[in-house]
Amino acid sequence: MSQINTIRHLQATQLKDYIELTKPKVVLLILLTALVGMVIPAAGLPDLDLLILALLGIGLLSGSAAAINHVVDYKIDAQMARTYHRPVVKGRLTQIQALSFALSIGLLGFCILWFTVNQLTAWLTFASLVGYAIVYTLYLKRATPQNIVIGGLAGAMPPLLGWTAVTNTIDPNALLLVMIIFAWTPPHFWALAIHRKQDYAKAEIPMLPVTHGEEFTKTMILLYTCILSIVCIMPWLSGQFGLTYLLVSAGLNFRFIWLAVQLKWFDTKGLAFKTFKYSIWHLMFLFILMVFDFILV
Ligand code: HEM
Ligand SMILES: CC(C)=CCC/C(C)=C/CC/C(C)=C/COP(=O)(O)OP(=O)(O)O
Repeated sequence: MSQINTIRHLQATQLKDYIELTKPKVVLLILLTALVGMVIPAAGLPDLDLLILALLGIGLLSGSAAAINHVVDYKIDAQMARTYHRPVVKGRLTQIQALSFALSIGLLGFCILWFTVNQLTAWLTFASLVGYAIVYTLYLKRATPQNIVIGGLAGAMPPLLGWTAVTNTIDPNALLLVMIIFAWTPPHFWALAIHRKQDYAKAEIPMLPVTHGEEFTKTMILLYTCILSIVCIMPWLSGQFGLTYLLVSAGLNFRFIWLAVQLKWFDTKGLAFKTFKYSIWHLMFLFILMVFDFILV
């Protein structure tokens, strides 16, 4: 009996480790932005089968990209306090296990999109996987402090992926939503990078606070929060969303800018981490707001 319990316990921990490989909270937010990208062109809930299959495909390929990142980065992860306990670093999963898992769910996700959604969405999602798991993780992350600005494009794609899943075309309105996440990524990440500067310095990863110092990074955070605010106005100018969106998104952006101003000129202990946490709520509320505004208009 106790042996059965031990086996069950081992299986449960392995399952937990496989789930951890997929960076589930990040993927959930990615799926929310993809869902919004589906709801807008469908002018409501799209066909439920299509919705489930598209989200499943995009989720599996995103999880696969995250798992590849765990394998490629395990030596870097081992050196950082935030990541040293990850399953591949600790050997709870071997590199082969993690890579096989990544390839299996990636292939499954691609097939789901290819056969049940459309080929455009399958290719674009695959390109996002390559952008994050290969271009960013394998190359940019180690090469330049602009790593997350360029690499951020992959993580910004999901609203477009949702949109193409419904329409099978690349629409300029969808590209505006991509631009929002693209402008959001630098302040999202650099706030965390300031908080974890020692980690990145120790692992010799050229993140902006390490290469150019905290002050310059704070200036860049402020600059990008301002750019983000301007980009957020564009879907209102194009007529995609109404006044509710404009006013509430301005409030969300104002708070982001205010945190960036405080970080730059009135920094206090823990403020960088607070700004990072806020970035996540900001993006979540912003995309939920888009749906509310759409229902209201
Ligand atoms: C190149 C682009 C990006 C970089 C470099 C980046 C970096 C990071 C890092 C280092 C973390 C910390 C994870 C941890 O606490 O262990 C994080 C957390 C998070 N990121 Fe990003 N991120 C990017 C894009 C995105 C995108 C596109 C989304 C969603 C649309 C996103 C959503 C999140 C969420 C929800 C968390 C919190 C995860 C948790 O608490 O477990 N990120 N990000
Ligand atoms: C198909 C598709 C849309 C793919 C892209 C999806 C994806 C998983 C984006 C994640 C962005 C992210 C968490 C980057 C951090 O990587 P990091 O290596 O800098 O962070 P770490 O140190 O926490 O591993």
